[in-house]
Amino acid sequence: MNKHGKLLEVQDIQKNYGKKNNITKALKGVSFDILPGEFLGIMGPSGSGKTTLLNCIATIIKPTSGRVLLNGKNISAFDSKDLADYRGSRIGYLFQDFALLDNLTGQENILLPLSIHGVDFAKAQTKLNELAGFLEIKDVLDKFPAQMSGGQKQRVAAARSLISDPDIVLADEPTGALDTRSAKMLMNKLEEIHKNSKRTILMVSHDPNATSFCSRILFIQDGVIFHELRRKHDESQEKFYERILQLLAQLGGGSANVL
Ligand SMILES: Nc1ncnc2c1ncn2[C@@H]1O[C@H](COP(=O)(O)OP(=O)(O)OP(=O)(O)O)[C@@H](O)[C@H]1O
Repeated sequence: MNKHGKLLEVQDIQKNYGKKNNITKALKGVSFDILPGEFLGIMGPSGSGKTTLLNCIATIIKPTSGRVLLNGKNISAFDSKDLADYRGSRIGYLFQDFALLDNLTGQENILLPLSIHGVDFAKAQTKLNELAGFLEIKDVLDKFPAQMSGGQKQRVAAARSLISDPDIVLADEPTGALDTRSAKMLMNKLEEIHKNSKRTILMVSHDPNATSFCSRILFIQDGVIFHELRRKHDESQEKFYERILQLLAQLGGGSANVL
């Protein structure tokens, strides 16, 4: 954490895709901070820039301009060693389509980030057992992804994103490919991880059901953040969900117009 107490600082990020005559301005100057232990949601309609933003933070793509700081350090200025550490241990990534390797078992998929970056395996095994118990995936650790349900796959992917004890988990529409029941279970687990382990999570989603589990939500449209909603202390997920729907109705005469 830096001296201002911020874990992540996104400063005036712009991202253009394409060239001269065919430029898409996906992000038009996005700025926000994340405090340690926050569960921040970013909501916006399809094409609003959510994945682009997450990918800039994950260093999957480079912003056209602007900076991202983690613990006060500019991630764009990292050398290759710092960058490998950042990608391998400081951030965990949870994708909509799970991104599990088909020919590896659940356990092998979860431990993969560690085998790439080198770790103490006794410690890793303890952590694996803890996560598998908590995420209710013990019985699929020896199965391959094709033998798992969607919900199980995503909870295996969640374990993989947490195994290296990252400073922040980045989640891109993690419930997008799940049925309602599995989506709710995953979100309950993420909320518990946030509350009990004080884990910082940044999740993008267009789904109010998913973002109602967050502690704060930023709303993005056409590459610009235009609104913020904070969950009140002790406000239930159900109440927060109602407030999100009310806001969406005020903003656009119904969620269909905004999201
Ligand atoms: N590689 C690319 N090349 C050109 N344009 C792109 C590229 N990736 C995204 N875009 C464009 O940038 C804009 C933002 O896309 P982005 O994927 O970030 O939106 P999103 O909010 O995540 O959408 P969705 O919810 O549909 O995933 C869109 O207009 C999209 O068409």
